[in-house]
Amino acid sequence: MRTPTKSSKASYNRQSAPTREVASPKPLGTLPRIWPCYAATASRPRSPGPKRIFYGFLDVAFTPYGDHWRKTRKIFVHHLLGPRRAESFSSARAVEIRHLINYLSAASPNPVNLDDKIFDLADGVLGAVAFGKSYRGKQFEGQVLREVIVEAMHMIDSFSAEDFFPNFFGWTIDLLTGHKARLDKCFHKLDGYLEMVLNEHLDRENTRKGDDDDDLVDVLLGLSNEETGLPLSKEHIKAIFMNAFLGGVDTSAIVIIWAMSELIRNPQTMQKAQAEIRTKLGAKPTLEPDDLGKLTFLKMIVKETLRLHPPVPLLLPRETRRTCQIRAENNNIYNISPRTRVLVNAWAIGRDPNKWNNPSEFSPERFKGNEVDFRGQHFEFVPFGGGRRICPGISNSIATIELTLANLLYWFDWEVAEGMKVEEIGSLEEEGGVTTHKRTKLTLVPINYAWP
Ligand code: HEM
Repeated sequence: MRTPTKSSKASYNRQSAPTREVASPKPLGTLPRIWPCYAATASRPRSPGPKRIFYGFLDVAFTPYGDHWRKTRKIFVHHLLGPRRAESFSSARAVEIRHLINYLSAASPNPVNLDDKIFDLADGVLGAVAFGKSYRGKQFEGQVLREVIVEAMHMIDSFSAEDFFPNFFGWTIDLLTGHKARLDKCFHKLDGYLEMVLNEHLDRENTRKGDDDDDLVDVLLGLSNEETGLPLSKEHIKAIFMNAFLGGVDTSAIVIIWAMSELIRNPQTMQKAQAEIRTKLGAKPTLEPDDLGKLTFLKMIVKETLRLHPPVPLLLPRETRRTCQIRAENNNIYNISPRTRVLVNAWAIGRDPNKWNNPSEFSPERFKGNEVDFRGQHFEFVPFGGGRRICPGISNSIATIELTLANLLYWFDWEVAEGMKVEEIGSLEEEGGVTTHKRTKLTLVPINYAWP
């Protein structure tokens, strides 16, 4: 097995590209496959309609328009992901995992839809810390949380004529194609939820106990424009909620679901993971975060899942500030013009046959004795991105993913429901846009584990 090393990282490094004649840039469409990056020149103007809230998610917080993203990143890192919140996240995680385990234990040995339950768990953890209340996916009447998130991600990523023709012409096309109606529906659903969270906080503003009681919403409401350097309107605040909600719930849930899908397809790997957890931890009433340090194989499973199924496959879009160069697979170097939108294909990077042996195979053992990890230092494995915009939620999400998986494998054995096939349940078909979900539902049977 080939082990990616630091030297392989150098081959992605622009600085280390061999000095050679620079190929003249070709128009997009006639380019050979530029790997691992590809560039698109289309730049989306902001549209005024309901899509604004989605642009709130993308533009206000993430993309380098002005320097808003830097400021909102700071708010995020300081007020939601800083050390002050670590304790709150840890106790919210414990509560939500206990709730899930109790539910599964009562449901055993009947089939359960694990997808929805995992989304509810991730929502419960984030909601408790950021929004002051754990809704566990019940905030959208008549629709499950997972469906709302998948639809929102689809809308963010879908083609809208109004984006390119921000006038009556674009608006009419979107009306005729049905895109506008779909967008409006999705927008009102999410906006209604964010508005409700905001209003609940405004209502209890006078009864709040003080700083220790504050969640992210309280903090944002209390920040003045001078402190943030941002004109923090209600809309901005909702856009930041949206970041927390979509960035924090969807991604962690996706990884847990893909990991369980891969394990159900690879029963020997699942048994090996269960044996590790049960042998190393022995019989105990609850699993503690400190226990995770002992679970080396579980950590390899999480890495392998992130390699094959990075939840944000194209990371977040970047825009070039000046002309820069990208080296393609064939060693040609291409000039990329300033103000070009560049997408980094983390999905393809994780499956590059030049860096990974049998790249499509789920083989957690490949990480044994291998220093490659996802914290932005190894460019052959970038599920959380890298550089200045690397995901600030890495430690938080890894803690949720590892502890949830450890519990699922410790307390239960897992089977496919009668009449169903492993290939259907564990199907690796993907769907989605900014984030990639598993297309088929993961319906499994939990069997309470009886200690000998
Ligand atoms: C497995 C879970 C997660 C994955 C795979 C993931 C992945 C990513 C990726 C790929 C980016 C873009 C980085 C880039 O383009 O270089 C990103 C950005 C971001 N993520 Fe995560 N993320 C996860 C969990 C979380 C959580 C739990 C939170 C917060 C609660 C979070 C908050 C953010 C924020 C605020 C940004 C924007 C950073 C910026 O633009 O400066 N993420 N994430």
